[in-house]
Amino acid sequence: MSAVLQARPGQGVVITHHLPGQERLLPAAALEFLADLHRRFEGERQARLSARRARQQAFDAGALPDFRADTAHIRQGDWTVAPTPAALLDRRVEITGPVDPKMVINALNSGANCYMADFEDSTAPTWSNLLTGQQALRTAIAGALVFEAGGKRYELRPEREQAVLLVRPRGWHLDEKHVLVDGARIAAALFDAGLFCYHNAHVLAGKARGPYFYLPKLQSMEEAALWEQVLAAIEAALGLPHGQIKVTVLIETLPAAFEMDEILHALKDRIVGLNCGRWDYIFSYIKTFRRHSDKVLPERGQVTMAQPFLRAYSELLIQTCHRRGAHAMGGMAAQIPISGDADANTAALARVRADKLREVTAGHDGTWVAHPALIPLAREVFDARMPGPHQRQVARADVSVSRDDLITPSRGTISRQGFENNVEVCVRYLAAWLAGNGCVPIHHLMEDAATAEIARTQLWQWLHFADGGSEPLSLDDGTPVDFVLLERALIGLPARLAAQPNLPGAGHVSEAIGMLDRLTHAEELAEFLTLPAYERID
Ligand SMILES: CC(=O)SCCNC(=O)CCNC(=O)[C@H](O)C(C)(C)COP(=O)(O)OP(=O)(O)OC[C@H]1O[C@@H](n2cnc3c(N)ncnc32)[C@H](O)[C@@H]1OP(=O)(O)O
Ligand SMILES: O=CC(=O)O
Ligand SMILES: [Mg+2]
Repeated sequence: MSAVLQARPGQGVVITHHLPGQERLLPAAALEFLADLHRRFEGERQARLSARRARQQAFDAGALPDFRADTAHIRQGDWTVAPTPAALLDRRVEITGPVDPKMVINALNSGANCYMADFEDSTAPTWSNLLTGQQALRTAIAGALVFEAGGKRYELRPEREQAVLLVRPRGWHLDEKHVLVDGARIAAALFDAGLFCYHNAHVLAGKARGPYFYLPKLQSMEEAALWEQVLAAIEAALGLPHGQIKVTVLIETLPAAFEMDEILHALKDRIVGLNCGRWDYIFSYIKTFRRHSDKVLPERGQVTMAQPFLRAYSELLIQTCHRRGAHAMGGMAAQIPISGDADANTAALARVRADKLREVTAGHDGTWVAHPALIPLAREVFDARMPGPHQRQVARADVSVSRDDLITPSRGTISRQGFENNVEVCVRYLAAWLAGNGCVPIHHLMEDAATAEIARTQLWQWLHFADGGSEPLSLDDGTPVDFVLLERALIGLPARLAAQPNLPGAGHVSEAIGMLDRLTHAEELAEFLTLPAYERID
C-alpha cells in the first residue's frame, strides 16, 4: 500500500495499489482535488443511495413508479436547456467502447461523429484498466497517443477528422476501492470524472470544447442535481466558466423514465441530451419489479425495442428532449459483425439496420454503434432520413405516454434455450470481467455489464417466482423453472467452455459459476453484479 498525503493515520488520501508511473497521473495536487470532491459530496451520494433503497422497498411492497406530483410544475413549465455547442450538434453516429489505447485510437479514427469512451458498462474497473484508460485519453487529447501491437502501429488521424470525445464515468453506486479519503473509498464517479477533468479540462477548453460526459444509471432528479453540484464545483475549482462541462444523461432506469423533464431541468445549464440506454433500462425494469409476479418479462431475446413498453419509453424521451431543446439519442443494437459466415452476418446487419431505421423514424437525433464496421450502415440510415444535423424540430406531439404504458410488460415465453443462454452469458461475462475484460462477444452479440445484468436478474426472478406464493414458472415445454434446471444448465458448461479456444476469462470460469450460484440462490436480489465482483478484482 502506498500512503500519500496522509497527515495522520486514517486521515488524508491513501492509494491502496501501486502501478509503475502512476504518480504522473496522480500527483499530490490531483489527489487533493479528488479528496476535496469526496469530502464535499460523499454525504449526499450516500443519501441518494439510501433513497434508492427506500424507493425499492416501496416497490417490493407493491408500489408502482409514477410521475411525481411534487414536480408537476417542472413538467408543465415552459423552459429549455442551454444551447448545444457546435461540436455536439451533429451526433448521428456515436461509437462506444472500452478505454484501452488501441480501442481509443480506433474509435477516434473510426469516422463516427462522436466516441463515448466508456469507464462503465464495457470496462472492468481494475486499477490497471482505469489508469491505462485515463492515460490513453489524456495522451489522445494531447494528440500524442500511439500504440503498437502485433507489428501494427496505431496513430491518431488529424484532429479535425477525429470523433468528438465523450467520457462515461462509472455510476453513483460504485466505489473506487484503490483511493481512500480519510479512510473511506472515494466514489468511482468522482474518481473517473474528476481525474479526467483535472488533466484535460483546460486542454479541451483551449480547443473550444470541454469535458463532455455521458452520465449513467441515474434514478432521480436529485441524483442529477448531485451531478450538477459536482460538475459546477469542478468548474469553479479549475477556473472554468459555469456550463463548460456538458452532459448527456442516459435514461436507463425505470424510475428515471418518470423524471426525464426533471433531470433535464436539474442540469439545464449544461445538458445537451438524453439517451435511451435500453439494456440497463430492461435490467432496471426487472429489478424494480423483482417482487411483482404480474410483471415478469419473457426471455431476453423477446424483449425488443418494438415491444410497447419500450417503444413508449423511447417516444417519451424523444418528445421530452425535443420540447426542451435537447438531443434524443438512441441506443445500442447488440448485433456485431460476424466474420466467416456471410449469411449470419447479413442477418445481423439487417437487424442493426432495422433498429437504426426505427430510431431515426421515431425522431431520434443519433444512435450508437458497438463496432466500427457498423458506422457506414448507421450513417446511411440516418443520412437518408435526417438531412439536418439533428431533428429536434420533430415534436412528436402525437405521443401520449401514460404510467401504464411504461410499466405494462410485454408477454412471451421462456424456452430452454433462452434459460440456458442466460446461464451461459452470466458465466462467460463474469469470467471475462473477473479477468479484466468488460465487453465480449458471446454468440455474436455484444455483451457488457448491462446486457449480462438482464440475464442475471431474469434468472433470479424466474427462480424465485414461487417465493411470492405463486406456482413456479414453466418453460414453454412445461418444465418447471427451478434450481434443478439451473444445475442442469451448468452441467457440462465448464467442459464446453474449456474446449473453446481463446475464451476471454477462461481461468475464471469456476469462480464465475460460484458467483452465479450465490447470486441466484440469495434470498434478496443483489443490486448490481459488479458490486460483489468488484471485490474480487485488483
Ligand atoms: C449497453 C451498453 O452500455 S453499450 C456500450 C458499451 N458497450 C460497448 O461499448 C461495446 C464496445 N465494443 C466492443 O468492445 C467490441 O466491438 C466487441 C467486444 C463487442 C467485439 O470485439 P472484437 O470481437 O474484438 O471485434 P473485432 O475483432 O471484430 O474487431 C475488429 C477491430 O475493430 C476494433 N473495434 C471493435 N470494436 C471497437 C469499438 N467499439 N471501438 C473501437 N474499435 C473497435 C478492434 O479493436 C479491432 O481492431 P484491430 O483490427 O485494429 O485489431
Ligand atoms: O448504456 C447503455 C445501455 O443500454 O445500458
Ligand atoms: Mg447502460
